[in-house]
Amino acid sequence: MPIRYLFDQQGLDDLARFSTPRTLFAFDLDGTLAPIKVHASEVKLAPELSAALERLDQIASVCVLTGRSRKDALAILNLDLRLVLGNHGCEWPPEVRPRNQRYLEITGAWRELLERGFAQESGVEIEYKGETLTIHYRGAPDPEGARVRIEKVVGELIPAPRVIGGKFVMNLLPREAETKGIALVEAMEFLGAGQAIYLGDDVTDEDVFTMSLPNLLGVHIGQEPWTAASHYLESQSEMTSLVQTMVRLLGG
Ligand SMILES: O=P(O)(O)OC[C@H]1O[C@H](O[C@H]2O[C@H](CO)[C@@H](O)[C@H](O)[C@H]2O)[C@H](O)[C@@H](O)[C@@H]1O
Repeated sequence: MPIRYLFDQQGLDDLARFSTPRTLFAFDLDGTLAPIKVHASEVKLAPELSAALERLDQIASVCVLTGRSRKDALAILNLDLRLVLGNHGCEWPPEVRPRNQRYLEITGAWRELLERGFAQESGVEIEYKGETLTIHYRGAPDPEGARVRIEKVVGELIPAPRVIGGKFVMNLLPREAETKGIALVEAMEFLGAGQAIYLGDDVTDEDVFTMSLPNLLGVHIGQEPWTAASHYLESQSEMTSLVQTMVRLLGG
C-alpha cells in the first residue's frame, strides 16, 4: 500500500479512528519531537509542543521511546510524562525495571576500545548511554571516510554488537537487546492501551513500523521510500499541530 499523508482527508480519518482515551500516543525524540541539530546537546522542544504533549498525557497515555539515555531525554523533555523509555527501549524507569547490568558491562567494554581507537579522530564522538552506545561522525571533516573507519573498528568488537545506522550515527546495541518494536508492545501492555500511534524519523524506528501490527498507526517524519510506516508527515515542523489535533480529537 502506498504511504499516505497524515494530514490529507483519509489520513485525518485514520488519525481520528486511532485517537481514543485507550490509545498509546508514542513518539521518538530526535527528529520527531525536536528538530535535528548539529550538536546533540542543543536539542529543545518548542514550548507549544510541550504544552500540547502535557495535555495529551492528561487525557490519554503518552510514551517517549528514544535512543537517548533516559536522563538525557528527561532533561530535554522537561515534562512529567507517563512513560519515557531510553536506549531504544532497553532502559525503563528504574522503579519499573532495574538497569540491565549485563548490557552495561558489554557497552562499558566497547566504550573503552572505541574511545582509545578514536581519540585522535577529529569530529568523531562516542556517546556512552548505558545499555547502548552511539558513535557520532556528523562533525568529521570527511563523514563518509569516518564512517568506513568506524565500521572497521566496530566489526572487531567482542561480543559483536547489533548496529543500527541513523543520521550521521552508528548505534551499537547488545545483540540480545530489545528493539523499539518490542518496547512499544510492552509499553502498551504496561499502560493498558489497546492500540497505539507511533511517530519516528530514523532507522531505529523501522523496528516499530515493520511489525505491521493491526492495532498500530505508524507515522514516519518525511516521505521516504524505504520506510514501512503507513503514514507520513512532511516534516518535523508539523509535530506541534499534530499533537494539538490529537488533543482536539480527544475533546481536550
Ligand atoms: O531515537 P531517537 O530519539 O531519534 O534518538 C536517535 C539518536 O538521536 C541523537 O542523535 C541524533 O540527533 C542529534 C541531535 O539532533 C544529531 O546531532 C545526530 O546527528 C542525530 O543522529 C542522539 O544523540 C543519539 O544518542 C540517539 O541514538
